[in-house]
Amino acid sequence: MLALDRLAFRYAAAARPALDGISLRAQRGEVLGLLGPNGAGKTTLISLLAGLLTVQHGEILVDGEPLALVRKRHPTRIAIAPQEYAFYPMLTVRENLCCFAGSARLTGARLGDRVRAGLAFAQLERFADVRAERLSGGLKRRLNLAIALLAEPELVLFDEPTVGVDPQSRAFVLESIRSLASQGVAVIYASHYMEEIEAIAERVAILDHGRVLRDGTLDELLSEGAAHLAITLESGGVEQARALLSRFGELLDGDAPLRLRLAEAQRVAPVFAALEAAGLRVRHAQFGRCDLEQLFMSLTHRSLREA
Ligand SMILES: Nc1ncnc2c1ncn2[C@@H]1O[C@H](COP(=O)(O)OP(=O)(O)OP(=O)(O)O)[C@@H](O)[C@H]1O
Repeated sequence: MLALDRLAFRYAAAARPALDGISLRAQRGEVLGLLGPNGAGKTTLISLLAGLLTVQHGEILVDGEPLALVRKRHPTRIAIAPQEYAFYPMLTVRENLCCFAGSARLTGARLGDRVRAGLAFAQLERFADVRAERLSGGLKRRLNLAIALLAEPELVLFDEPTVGVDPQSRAFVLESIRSLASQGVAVIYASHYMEEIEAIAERVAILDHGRVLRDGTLDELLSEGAAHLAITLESGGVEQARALLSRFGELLDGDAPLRLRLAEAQRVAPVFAALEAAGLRVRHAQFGRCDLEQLFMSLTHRSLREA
């Protein structure tokens, strides 16, 4: 449905581009997760898709047509649930929904239907007559979500929608977004929480410094790092162990534990045999499929949280 080709963007007076040649695809019925640390370019990308920034280089196509044209013809086909709260604090939940439904050109019975559907979808019925400023962080997020969905968009953009949300509302927001995709909507979900991306995205693009480091299905990305071994030694011998381990794959940064990405088809048993033969005793070892955090670390040598 959505195709981004060689998208680049530089803010005025910025030393380097915020986006630097992004090419990606998003499909209906699928959640595309944009995973990257702060400053990776997620908000810039979402803002370009939402029409809040103007494309400088490259192109964005929706079903083969330029995004600007699609937005002009059908302004409500693409919706955004932004990072910040996007409603009027002094208005009640229902008044906010009616107001935004009106600005999405909904009228009459359809407006009423969509406001009711929004309240139900976000489970906000009980709070319909509460002023938005009095809602908890989680309920405010749900209102953001309900507003974004009023005009039944085909593509919904989420930018860190769970920041400042309690765990229960977080689970609710994630579940709601997944259910949107299963109804056939295309979803783009930007976050620096790899747990969320792993929980809801079918496809993932890992972003850093305005570039896509990897993209693919979640399974493809996770299996990429399948052979990941972390070893803590009993005592000493770290330099000797580093030299030995590097024969079996790529050693990542850090000594405790020593982390090794095994070379393709390299089995793990010979690694332990070699350590034992060298008299190096292992206190703790962890081996298995890596998560997105480990994949990010192996690509950038930084942690998603610290980056
Ligand atoms: N208005 C702006 N003017 C200049 N530079 C900006 C502006 N907004 C963002 N940037 C820079 O562009 C780069 C990408 O920022 P962006 O906000 O898109 O990243 P992000 O992945 O969404 O991170 P965050 O979650 O912190 O918003 C960063 O280097 C940031 O400092």
